[in-house]
Amino acid sequence: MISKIVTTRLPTDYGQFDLHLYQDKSAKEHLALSMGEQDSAKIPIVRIHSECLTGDLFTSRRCDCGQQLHASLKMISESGCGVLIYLRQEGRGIGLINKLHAYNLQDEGLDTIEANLKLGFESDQRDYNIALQILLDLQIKELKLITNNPEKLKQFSQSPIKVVERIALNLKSYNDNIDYLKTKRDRMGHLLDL
Ligand SMILES: Nc1nc2c(ncn2[C@@H]2O[C@H](COP(=O)(O)OP(=O)(O)OP(=O)(O)O)[C@@H](O)[C@H]2O)c(=O)[nH]1
Ligand SMILES: [Zn+2]
Repeated sequence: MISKIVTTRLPTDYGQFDLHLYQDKSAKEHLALSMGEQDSAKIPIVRIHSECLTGDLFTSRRCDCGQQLHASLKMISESGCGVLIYLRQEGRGIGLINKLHAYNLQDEGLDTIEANLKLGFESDQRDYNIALQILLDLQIKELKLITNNPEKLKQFSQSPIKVVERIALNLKSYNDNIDYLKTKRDRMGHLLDL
């Protein structure tokens, strides 16, 4: 279960959002930035973004998270109707400390999945149920989802919320993240054109 704690106005470089803060049952804080009337005829664009401190804040080139975050906010703002859900599931749910240990293992030659397994975790420990609950709380029943991740689409197929369209995110790759992106495509089934 999640609880909505507070909603406030948030002007940003991408326009004005309503910022909603939710807490899950372990008091972890998750956020939703929404724009536009959710009861209008327009189908909202939704991004479910998982926290990546290194990518979202420090422009890390080990991954594509920061680029995805900004591209998604831009798309939502251009459409005028949508939500970015920011799930505090750093490092695919293993937390920041473990993600940084995983980076060191990757520098020794392991890929992102092997590094997670070596540390005793699953390849992806995220729970998208929280995002589904937030969308229901925001009265969203139909949406266009920004993702390349088939697992996210699968979660919706078992929920009352309908994904009417997938919006692909194909961003610039770098020498530093090309192997990471190839692992996502080849081992995690991500729908990526590289
Ligand atoms: N454990 C681990 N987590 C990582 C690594 N690189 C990025 N992450 C985390 O992965 C999450 C982002 O997931 P991705 O698999 O990149 O993308 P996605 O959200 O599943 O899929 P898209 O919707 O297509 O972006 C964030 O929580 C990052 O912190 C890594 O090497 N190891
Ligand atoms: Zn990242």
